[in-house]
Amino acid sequence: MAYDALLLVSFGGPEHPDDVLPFLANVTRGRNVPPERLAEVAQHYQHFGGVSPINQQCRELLEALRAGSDMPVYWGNRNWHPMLADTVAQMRDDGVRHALAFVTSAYGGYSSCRQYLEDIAAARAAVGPDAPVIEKLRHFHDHPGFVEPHADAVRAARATLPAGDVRLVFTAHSIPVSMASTAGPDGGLYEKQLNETAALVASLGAPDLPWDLVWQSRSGPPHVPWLEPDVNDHLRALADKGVAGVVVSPIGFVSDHLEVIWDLDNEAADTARRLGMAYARAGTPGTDPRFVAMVRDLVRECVDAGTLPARDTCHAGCCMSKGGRR
Ligand SMILES: CC1=C(CCC(=O)O)c2cc3nc(cc4[nH]c(cc5[nH]c(cc1n2)c(C)c5CCC(=O)O)c(CCC(=O)O)c4C)C(CCC(=O)O)=C3C
Ligand SMILES: [Fe+2]
Repeated sequence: MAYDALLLVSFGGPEHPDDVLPFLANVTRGRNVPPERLAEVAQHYQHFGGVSPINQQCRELLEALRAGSDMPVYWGNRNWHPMLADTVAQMRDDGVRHALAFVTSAYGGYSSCRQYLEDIAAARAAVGPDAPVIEKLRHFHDHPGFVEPHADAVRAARATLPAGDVRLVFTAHSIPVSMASTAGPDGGLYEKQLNETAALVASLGAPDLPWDLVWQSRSGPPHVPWLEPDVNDHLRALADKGVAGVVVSPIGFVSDHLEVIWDLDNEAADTARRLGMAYARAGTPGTDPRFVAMVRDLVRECVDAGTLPARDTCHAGCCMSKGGRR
């Protein structure tokens, strides 16, 4: 069956102060997130007037994808409107039979891959037997269309720092250690892919700088272990070693959404300021033409073959552990 549509799938975010709590309820339903953490994160959103930038970033990506596409391009989110189930219903009404899905997350793992697959399956189930078939495009962590914009952003951020002992610090969303250990068919895939991306971005963007991969935006109850070190602790350790400046590159993400602008531009920047360290945050791909062209390439590869390349199909049992429940 030929592919007849592209579906952009993202996390979703609130766009009004009244959206914040229901959005957070959707994100954390069935997950083990303490109420104190939720109240804190609600404040992060309210700090920006209850508006996450992520939906607008998706609209811009959607526009860019539509501009060069000969198939219809739809957009649905996991946690906030436009909700996936509504979009999949619209696709069915429009006669779509077999769509490809581009998910705004580059890596393997439960939160970054499997949960999107589950949400697509749930949306299809809600729509019923005539819902289109939807196949998710591959992880793109090592694709030049993702790596090169990150590398250019590292170069640009570094150029704003005074000369001196500078260090490159890559960040990604922390996840429970138990989730990390079951990522991919053999475990550890999330960290493995992030290390690959970090090495690629560093080699293109700042080959002379030492780099580290650390974690941000930890959630969950304090007694459950998550990937460490946290970026703020890492900055303190670097300052102790006499490092004068840092370039922080959030390779875990595709756009400057709320966890980037709050946890990095606000919290980590503040930590660096208090440590007397120069700080520059590198941008994310967003709607960089190379990133948009990458999505087109991934789609074309499947359209030409009439199928998803076999190596790109997720193993039925991989990334199943949701972690964080002990
Ligand atoms: C791996 C990963 C990515 C990267 C892959 C991807 O991009 O999908 C990601 C992205 C994002 N996470 C986001 C927001 C949130 N994540 C939360 C909670 C959690 N994230 C987790 C993991 C990840 N999250 C986990 C293991 C939890 C604990 C609960 C659970 O086990 O599921 C919570 C609840 C409050 C809190 O506890 O922080 C919020 C509000 C937004 C939107 C930002 C905006 O609005 O602009 C984005 C893009
Ligand atoms: Fe998250």
